Amino acid sequence: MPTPTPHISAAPGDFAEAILLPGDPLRAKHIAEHHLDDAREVTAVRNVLGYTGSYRDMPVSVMGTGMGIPSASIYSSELITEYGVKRLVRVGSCGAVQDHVQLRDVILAVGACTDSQVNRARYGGLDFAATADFGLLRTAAEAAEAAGLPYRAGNVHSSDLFYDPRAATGYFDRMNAMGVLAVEMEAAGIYGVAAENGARALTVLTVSDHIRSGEATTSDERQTTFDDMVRIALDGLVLDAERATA
Ligand SMILES: O=P(O)(O)O[C@H]1O[C@H](CO)[C@@H](O)[C@H]1O
Ligand SMILES: O=c1cc[nH]c(=O)[nH]1
Repeated sequence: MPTPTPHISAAPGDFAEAILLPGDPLRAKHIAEHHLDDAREVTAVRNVLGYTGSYRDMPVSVMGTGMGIPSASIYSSELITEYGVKRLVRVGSCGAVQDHVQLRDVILAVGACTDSQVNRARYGGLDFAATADFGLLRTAAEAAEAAGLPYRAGNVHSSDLFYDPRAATGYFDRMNAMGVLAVEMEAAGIYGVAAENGARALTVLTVSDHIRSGEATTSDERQTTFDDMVRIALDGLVLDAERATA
């Protein structure tokens, strides 16, 4: 497929090999403006904004994925196969499904369960274990510890439905019983796309609301806590790059 693609208007070379992927394109803009140096817009097809700049001298991009596995899969596939992106870190929001997980907690998604069929489609109808790249996971954890930012690490669930009628029949109770920390809508798809194309991926999440208690953060609170998640993601990518060249 030539570049630009049907969904990305950037020229070849416009993206760095490392990228942050929030669902919300305006979060991509916020990250570009507040966390990156010399960020420039490289794509805006459908208002799904993408930027490239640098962080601590490491070239890095940031782009929205939209909501849900189908949308995130289109962008992550094209970024890897057509723009040479090799390291993808989703930075998203999620709903907690464990009582001990609290609003504003940061979660490193070691693995991502899902009700989506996309990874079975890739894996001959069998159950593919959608997992984070261990190197990215480890350096994100180390970056959080170095910055004194607490985090949790474990399974999340990537759901096809946000408004889910299965809530009434134990959908979230089952996640709770199986130790799943939180629910979101993209990680399992991005992990599958990365595996399929030989790239490396991680998902870092901030708890924006609590499925069991009904609590939710305010938009101001989300902004502050999301900045902690972004710092963990960016510092982890820098540490990972340093390891690769050591
Ligand atoms: O905050 P983002 O990254 O969009 O992530 C979460 O928020 C959206 C639902 O409100 C879904 O995309 C879900 O995964
Ligand atoms: O997908 C999501 C994201 C945040 N909160 C939820 O309940 N679900």
